[in-house]
Amino acid sequence: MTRTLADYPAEVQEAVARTREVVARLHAELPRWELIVWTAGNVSQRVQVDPAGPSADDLLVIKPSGVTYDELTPESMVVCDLDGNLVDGTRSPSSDTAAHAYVYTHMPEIGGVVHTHSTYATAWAARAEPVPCVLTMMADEFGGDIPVGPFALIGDDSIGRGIVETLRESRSPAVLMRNHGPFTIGKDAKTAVKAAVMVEEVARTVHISRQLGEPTRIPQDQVDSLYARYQNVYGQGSAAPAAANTKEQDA
Ligand SMILES: O=C(CO)[C@@H](O)[C@@H](O)COP(=O)(O)O
Repeated sequence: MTRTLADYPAEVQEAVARTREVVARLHAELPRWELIVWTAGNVSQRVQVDPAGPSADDLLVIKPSGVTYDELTPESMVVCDLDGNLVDGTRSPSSDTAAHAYVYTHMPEIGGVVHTHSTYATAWAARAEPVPCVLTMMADEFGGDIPVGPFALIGDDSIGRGIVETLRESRSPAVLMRNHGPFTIGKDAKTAVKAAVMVEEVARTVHISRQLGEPTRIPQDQVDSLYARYQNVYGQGSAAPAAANTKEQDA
C-alpha cells in the first residue's frame, strides 16, 4: 500500500516542504530562459529518506501535469515515490514522472532532473545528431559531445532507461532524446536547470556556426583540461578568498 506523506518522519516532511519551494522556484527558470512553451517541460528534485544516503526509498518532487507555469506554486508541486506512486498532492504528477524516477533509481548520485523542448537542442534531437564539442563552453560543461538518446514513447520507463543508458557512458549532464528533446541531470535541480540552459545555448551557437561552414573540433586532451578546470576550479572553486586585511597587517 502506498504511504502518504504523513507516514514519513517529520524530518522527511520538512525536507519535502523545502524541496517544494525549490522546485516551484526553479520551474520559473524554464520560461525565463525561453526553454519551453505553454506546459511543456518539467523539473524534479530527489528527497532523500534515509539519512545514510540516496536509495530506492527516496521521494521526488515534480510539477503537476499540464499546468501552466504561471499557476505553479510550492503547494501545487506533487510528491511521488520512485515507483511513481502519488505520496502527496492534489493533482496528477508530470507525465514524465516515470522517467525522472528511473533516473533517481539507477543513478543514486543524481538529485535533479529537467526536461525541456528548447528549440535548438530539440532541433538537434530531431536530426538524432550529437552536438560536436567545438566550443570551450561545451568542454567546460559537457566534457565532450552532447549525446543523443534513443527514440522512446512516453508512458513507461523507456525514456528514463534511454537517459540512463546514454548518460552513464558520458560526462555530459544532457542527453538529446531522439525526436523528443533534451533531458538534463545534476546533483540537484538547480544544477540540472543550468545544464538545460547551457545545452540550448551551445546547440544554438553550433547551429549558427554550421551555417558558416564546418566548425573545428577541440582536441580531446584540451577538452579534458578545460573540463577539469571548470568542474574543479572555476568560479569560487577551491581557492580560499584572500584574507581580509587585519590590524596587525596594517600596523
Ligand atoms: O514531452 C513531454 C512528455 O515527455 C511533455 O508532455 C512534457 O514536456 C510536459 O508534460 P507534463 O506537463 O510535465 O506532464
